[in-house]
Amino acid sequence: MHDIFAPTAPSNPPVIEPADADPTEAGADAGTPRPGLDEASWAYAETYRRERPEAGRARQAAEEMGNVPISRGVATTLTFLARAAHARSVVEVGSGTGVSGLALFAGMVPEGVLTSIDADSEVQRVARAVFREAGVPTNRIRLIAGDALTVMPKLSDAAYDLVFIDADMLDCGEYIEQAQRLLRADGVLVVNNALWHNLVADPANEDDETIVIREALEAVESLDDVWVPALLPVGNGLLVASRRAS
Ligand SMILES: C[S@@+](CC[C@H](N)C(=O)[O-])C[C@H]1O[C@@H](n2cnc3c(N)ncnc32)[C@H](O)[C@@H]1O
Repeated sequence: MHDIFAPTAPSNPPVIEPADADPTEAGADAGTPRPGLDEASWAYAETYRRERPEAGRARQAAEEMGNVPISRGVATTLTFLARAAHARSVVEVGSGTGVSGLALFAGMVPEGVLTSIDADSEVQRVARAVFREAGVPTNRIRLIAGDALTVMPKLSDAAYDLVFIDADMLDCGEYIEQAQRLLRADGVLVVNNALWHNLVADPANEDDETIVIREALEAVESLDDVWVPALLPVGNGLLVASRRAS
């Protein structure tokens, strides 16, 4: 059956003026707001929701250990997505000190279980303490210390409602392939750092991470029968995608 929602190449793609274009220039509609947000709006959105004190302590520990946690805007978005997906089973790649884990627990159903993988058992020890301090029961926490590409293939097919990826971006293509297998129909993929310090959108940049992320974004966008994706300018860029039924 023809899928009327499947994206088709627009014959006349909309022309969007760059954010720094002068709206008073000839051709621009007088009185039409500029597309795009400025720094102040972006910062306002990032800090829109207050964080719990445990998250602040997890951030402090991350800083002391040289670990980079998700931004506040990403935390808010993760909680929202876990809530909207009624997430009961979640896989996280990159536990860190638990900032993202707290955000996921805040949105998951009360009995939901987080399986969180990190190659660094020291940061996971901090994450475990952070979750305990936040009152998360131990039977909701499954922390696995190890390399993600060794651990993920051992997890069950189509058993998870949400997969969050926040680890080595050079492997993000492989993580996304694993997520495709792990997610149930209508499950949600979330990839942090998807705009990688503004470098993904810079056509002149050809760093290894940038190229790998661009290829991963293109692969997800092109798999119409698998993903319904969106690229959100939150934090350092957040790729979100809903998994279609196979
Ligand atoms: C950006 S930090 C995660 C921060 C965490 N999500 C948070 O918000 O608190 C990335 C983490 O990925 C872990 N990592 C990097 N490469 C990995 C791999 N191949 N397998 C598992 N973990 C990995 C690092 O040890 C690090 O703790």
